[in-house]
Amino acid sequence: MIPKVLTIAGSDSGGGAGIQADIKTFQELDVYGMSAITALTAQNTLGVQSVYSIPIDMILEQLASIHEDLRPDALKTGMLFSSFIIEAVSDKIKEYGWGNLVVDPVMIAKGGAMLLQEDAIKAIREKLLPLAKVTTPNIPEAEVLTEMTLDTMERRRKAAKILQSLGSESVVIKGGHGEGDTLIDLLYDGVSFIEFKSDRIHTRHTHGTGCTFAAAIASFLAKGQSVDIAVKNAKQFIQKAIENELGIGGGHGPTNHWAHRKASVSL
Ligand SMILES: Nc1ncnc2c1ncn2[C@@H]1O[C@H](COP(=O)(O)OP(=O)(O)OP(=O)(O)O)[C@@H](O)[C@H]1O
Ligand SMILES: Cc1ncc(CO)c(N)n1
Repeated sequence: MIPKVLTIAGSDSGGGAGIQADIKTFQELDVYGMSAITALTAQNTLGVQSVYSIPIDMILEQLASIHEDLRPDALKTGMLFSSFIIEAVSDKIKEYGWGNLVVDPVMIAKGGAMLLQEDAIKAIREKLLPLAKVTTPNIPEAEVLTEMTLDTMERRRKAAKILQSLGSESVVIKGGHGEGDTLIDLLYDGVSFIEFKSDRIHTRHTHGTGCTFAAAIASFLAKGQSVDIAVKNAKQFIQKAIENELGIGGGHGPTNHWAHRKASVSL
């Protein structure tokens, strides 16, 4: 049977990030995509124009509808907006016994708009991370979660250990916001570190890279891959998607979700 994957995230009207990026990724990776929408954003490649949080009862009804009929083989969380939503969603993930959870702790959009209220950091640490199979912060998010400055690989390794000790089985600190021409995504599984390196692509079209990367990891986990292989394949998928940018919009444009079809490697 086809693996089923759920995204619990915000909608991006511009189609490059959030629910839209996740569903496109699921489709491209041959898994069945489902969604529970937590917030609506009026957004394009230039920025986020407004945010509207979905009433909590409606978020819970979406999760209940999925639970009653369609058990996910993996799921990911993206924009959860408030501590109230994080707590309610975490309780349901636990109650429903959903495994293979990828937590993308979305905080700020590329243009600087807040996608998470400041008092919600504690809820991510205490309620969501303990349920995660993989947590995928970018460098600024890992800095907020650990209250550390992460300007060296040594510090990032320390931060990954701290996040793992909060309960996430594995942690990937993504290197998109780092320096230099080689970009390193750092995976820690509680035992050892793996560095996934790639050439940094010099482009402004990186809107939704984090969402796409986490959605790809969830898709590969749903297919039964181990975390290290799922991260390796997700990294390859996002690299192709950035390399083959679409040139859409006047700001931070979206990535190309179907670029992997041109790749010689099969995922
Ligand atoms: N310029 C780039 N060239 C190559 N890979 C990149 C580039 N920028 C990001 N990536 C890759 O994309 C993935 C997401 O990384 P990033 O650190 O940008 O996440 P993010 O900030 O959460 O993204 P977003 O907020 O746009 O969704 C990682 O696997 C990272 O290595
Ligand atoms: C809805 C949404 N989720 C996540 C991000 C982060 O890329 C975004 N810009 N918008």
